[in-house]
Amino acid sequence: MASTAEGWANLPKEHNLSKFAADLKGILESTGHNEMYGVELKSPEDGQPPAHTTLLILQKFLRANMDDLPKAKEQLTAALKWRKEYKPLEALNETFPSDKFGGLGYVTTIKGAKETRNDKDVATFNIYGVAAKDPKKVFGDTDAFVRWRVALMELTLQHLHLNEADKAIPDYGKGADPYQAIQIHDYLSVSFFRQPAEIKASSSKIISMFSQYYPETVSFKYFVNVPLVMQWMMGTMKMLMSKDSIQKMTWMTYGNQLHQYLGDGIPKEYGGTGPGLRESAVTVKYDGGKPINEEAAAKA
Ligand code: HEM
Repeated sequence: MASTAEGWANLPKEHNLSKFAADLKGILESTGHNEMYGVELKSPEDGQPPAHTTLLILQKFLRANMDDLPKAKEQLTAALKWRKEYKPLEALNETFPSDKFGGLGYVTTIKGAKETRNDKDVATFNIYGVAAKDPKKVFGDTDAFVRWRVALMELTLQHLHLNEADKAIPDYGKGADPYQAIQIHDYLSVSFFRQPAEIKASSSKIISMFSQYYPETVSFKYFVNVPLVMQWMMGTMKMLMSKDSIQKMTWMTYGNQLHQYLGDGIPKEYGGTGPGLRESAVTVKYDGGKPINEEAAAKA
């Protein structure tokens, strides 16, 4: 299915995306919430074509459910209810403690990613290796970690400019859906043989929440600095993930292998020639305290 404004201009009425848009009114009324990733969902006026920005969001829910309309509607309803209650956008204005989450995540833009075939991509780096020394501190309070992770995700989505999708097809863009981000997990300095309980709890919570509430928002996922002795974890993680998601995952033993996938503009520690994340990327708001592992954060 084309995801361009042009491609959607003549969307047939019997297409599932048109039907989804036509049913949106009821969904918005029943949930009492009409915002998704900062985009105002609008049900089409009589006879008018649905807004491109709305279709873009609906398409994500349809795709995640393999074009099964009733399931897509159910998922959208649940996601809207969650947003109404959890208020994820507000997390962007909250201040997070540096000594717990400082240096743990960044959002940036990269050029030349091989797999997306886009000119530009938004990329989120999760430097989870930073937390390996003291996983209890970072992951011990699952709710606090989830709030921080949601803030980073909302920041990522803001950088995709979903709201402006109707104005022009941006230069992010030849792939099937340019409105997705790349995700990188950096596990530098991780060396344990068993997965601590708090990491397990937080990671499975995020995996399940994000597949429910943020469908089709991430394109490719890269796991770097995964020591050989830790690669067994991929097996346990795969059990929590969809087949489609697994197909878009790549993992590697060394950080400097990443430039083979994401181009030379990425930081040196990933094999590129670009500036470090601390200088070039953005992140959520912190209280200015000492980061959890200053040494590791400084390398980023
Ligand atoms: C210190 C060790 C680790 C920590 C703290 C950690 C943390 C996390 C967290 C919090 C998530 C939730 C998803 C997210 O935040 O985006 C996650 C997901 C995941 N992790 Fe790890 N992890 C660790 C080690 C590993 C290792 C060694 C592997 C194996 C390569 C691995 C593979 C994965 C996979 C495949 C996912 C699912 C990603 C997704 O669906 O988005 N993790 N991890």
